This record gives sequence, structure tokens and C-alpha cells, in this order.
Amino acid sequence: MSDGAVSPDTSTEIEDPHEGGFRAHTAITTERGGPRYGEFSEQVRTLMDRARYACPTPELTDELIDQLAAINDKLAAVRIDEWHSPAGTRIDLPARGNITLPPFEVTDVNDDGVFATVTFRDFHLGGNKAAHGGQVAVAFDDLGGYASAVAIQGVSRTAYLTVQYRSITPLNTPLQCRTWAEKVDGRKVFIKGTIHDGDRLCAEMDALFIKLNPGQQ
Ligand SMILES: CCCCC/C=C\C/C=C\C/C=C\C/C=C\CCCC(=O)SCCNC(=O)CCNC(=O)[C@H](O)C(C)(C)COP(=O)(O)OP(=O)(O)OC[C@H]1O[C@@H](n2cnc3c(N)ncnc32)[C@H](O)[C@@H]1OP(=O)(O)O
Repeated sequence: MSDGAVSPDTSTEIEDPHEGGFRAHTAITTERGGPRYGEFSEQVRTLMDRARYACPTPELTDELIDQLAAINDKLAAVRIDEWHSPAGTRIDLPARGNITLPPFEVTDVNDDGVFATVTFRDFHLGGNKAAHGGQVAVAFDDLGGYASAVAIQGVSRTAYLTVQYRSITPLNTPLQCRTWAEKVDGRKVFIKGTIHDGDRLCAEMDALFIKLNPGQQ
């Protein structure tokens, strides 16, 4: 590697017995990317938020293309496999440091399910200041997967996921999300979820997750 790139930590790879699907049990760290990786993620999120609403002049667009291309080259030089990238595995950061997810913070995991605060941002705009319905489903999918993992102490994959959009899901507002396993039937994990803005129900989820067999892709 060049330009001062640091060799990534791949030390958990050989300890990982699961050869397919997700590898949640080893994909956990608080150190990859360094102590300021959370600030880096936040800058990326802010970039996406600002880009969503920006109307740059042609001259500014020219300038930004050059600057972004330089940043993209630096990131391409430190590309790594999904199991060892900080994004998605930094459990100390919002949404495990995964900038593709609406940022959430898990506040409690107990017998009633997974409780999280999720904030849809400017980047997640659907229209008229409301969150995009697909982004709401993304939040439900990930936090539903979390509830499934807790229920079966294993790795599962979404078979179906339906969302009932009950009222507007606002942007830039900390919302309360709860996901929980309603029933486990063999490999089938039936997951429910809600997102509230205070007392107001924004959306509900009804999903089926299937526990992956050993080695299943
Ligand atoms: C990454 C984590 C990092 C670390 C985190 C740390 C702590 C947190 C811990 C955990 C992780 C937290 C969060 C999770 C993260 C992300 C979650 C996102 C998950 C996804 O985003 S995932 C992508 C989208 N997802 C797909 O890409 C699936 C494509 N698909 C398939 O891969 C197969 O389709 C599969 C595997 C689903 C099933 O296939 P299969 O061959 O294994 O099983 P089979 O078909 O035999 O079904 C068995 C029984 O389920 C019934 N059944 C199946 N499908 C059904 C349906 N749709 N409706 C009704 N019933 C259904 C059958 O009828 C049968 O029922 P029965 O046994 O009663 O006959």
C-alpha cells in the first residue's frame, strides 16, 4: 500500500468458522479505522446530507469533482473485504459505523426486544420533509435482523418484510424504534417492529427472517 495506508486488521479471519451468509459473531470491533473513525463517518453522512440539498454553481461543481475524486482515490487505496471494514462492524458507533444505514443507537436489548433511537437525515428525504419509505424499511430490516439475531443467537436473512406507513416519518428527529421476535418456529423467526415519534406511530413492520444453515450463502 502507498500514501501512508495502514495494513488492515484481518486477525479475526482465521478464527471465523462460518463460511457463508453473514458472519456477525466475528464482525465486531471498536477499533478498526482508529479513534476518529466515527468523526469520519459523520463527515461522510454530512456530505450526503449537504449534497442532497445543494445546488452548486458549475464552477463549484468542477471544483468539488476534483476534490471528491482525490478523496475517492485515497479510499480506493485502502479498500478491504466487507467482514473487516470498520463500516458495519464498529459496534461502538451509530448503526455500527455503516454509513448506508439511517444512523441509530441501540439503547436497550431485553426480553421485549431491541430498542433503538433512529434519526433519518436530509439524505433520507422522500418528499415534503418526510423520510423516504424505502429508508424506513432499511432501518426496520437492520434492526429486525438484530432482534432476530438476539432471539435465535444466530444469523438469519430476511425472507419478507412489509411496512405499514401509518403517519409521516419526520427527518432530523430522534425516533423510537422497537423490534422484537413474536414467534420462532424452527428456522423461521417472525419479527415485528414499530417506529414512533413520541406517542405517534409512524410505521409498523411485519417480517420473516430465516435462520441460515451452517455454511449457507
Ligand atoms: C453484520 C453484523 C455485524 C455485527 C453486529 C453485532 C451485533 C448485532 C448482531 C446481529 C446482526 C444485526 C443486524 C443484522 C444485520 C442486517 C440484517 C439485514 C438482513 C438482510 O437484509 S438479508 C438480505 C435480503 N434477503 C435476501 O437476500 C434473502 C434471499 N432469499 C434467500 O436467501 C432464501 O430464500 C432464504 C434464506 C430466505 C430461505 O431459503 P432456504 O432455502 O434457507 O429456506 P426455505 O426456502 O427452505 O424456507 C424455510 C422455511 O421458510 C419458509 N419461507 C421462506 N421464504 C419465505 C417467504 N418469503 N414467505 C413465507 N415463508 C417463507 C419456507 O416455506 C420454509 O417453511 P417450512 O419450513 O415451514 O416449510
